[in-house]
Amino acid sequence: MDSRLHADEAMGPAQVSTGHLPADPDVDALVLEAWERYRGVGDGKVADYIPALARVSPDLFGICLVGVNGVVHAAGEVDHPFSIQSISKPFVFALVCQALGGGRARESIGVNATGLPFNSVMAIELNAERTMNPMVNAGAIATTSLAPGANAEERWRFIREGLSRFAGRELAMDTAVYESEAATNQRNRGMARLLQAYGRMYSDPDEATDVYTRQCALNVTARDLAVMGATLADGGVNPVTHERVVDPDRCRRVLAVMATAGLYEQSGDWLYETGLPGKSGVSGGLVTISPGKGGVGTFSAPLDAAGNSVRGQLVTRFLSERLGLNLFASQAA
Ligand SMILES: NC(=O)CC[C@H](N)C(=O)O
Repeated sequence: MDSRLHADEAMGPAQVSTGHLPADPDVDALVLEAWERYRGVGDGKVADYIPALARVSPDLFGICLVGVNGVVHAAGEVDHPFSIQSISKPFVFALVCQALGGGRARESIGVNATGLPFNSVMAIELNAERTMNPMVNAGAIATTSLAPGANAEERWRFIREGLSRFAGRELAMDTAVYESEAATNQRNRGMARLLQAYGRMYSDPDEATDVYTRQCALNVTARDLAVMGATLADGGVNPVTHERVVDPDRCRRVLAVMATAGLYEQSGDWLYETGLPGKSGVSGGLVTISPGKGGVGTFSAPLDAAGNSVRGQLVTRFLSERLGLNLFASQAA
């Protein structure tokens, strides 16, 4: 983790907010201040284990905040497309919970943190329940295997259309990223087979891994992530299209698993710093949800050792602090 995340850096007055976000011009100015403050940070490394990801510029940096009122605040490259990667996980989990019921999803996948890296095989071997959480690869591939549909194409359509409803626009797959990951995802395929051996895979493991690889290659922007996050913040209604995507109860459950494991083995540090559920992806995206208030989407490709965007974490912590978003802050303070 970047040491700055632990530093006692002066960020201006921390606030405790009791209602909605402050007035719009203030938030616009704050988002711009956040972008300027962290654009020069050069720490972190662009992911290269999926070869196509290594080609992304480390300089691209976008921040977008969307309130549950649908108002957009943006700074930097918020319309630059990148593959969603692991940020698909909470949204697919939400869709699967909606389709199957949260109880069945919890029994079939689990909701405890593994405390181990996102692609850990040991997390499967060490735990009697095998999959523990939909925010890491094993649980996420199992989640994808539960998507309704008679075959892989139907399951893929369910996921692509569902994620598109969260974003409020039709999302398309980046074929180069898909092909690059499909050619190098032996580890994920191995984990899916291992889960099958333990009875924790719910459709053909190779097909489920392929649909999961496609879902990870869907292109989004920081703006899309903010809208998707705001939909979870808004109890499942997309605040831009006003379409209900999932029920409020699903949102609560999804936000709980994001809080336990959204930033993998560093989820405790993240929650300690921001007090908010978030989800990162190896392409450099990060989505954070302030329930009842809005969603923050950031994009900056350089990652820390756990695979979380360095600038994304810094800037989101700053916004959480300055907007008084921490869920654990006493409203009476
Ligand atoms: N952390 C991530 O974003 C990982 C997603 C990537 N598609 C993988 O399965 O390895």
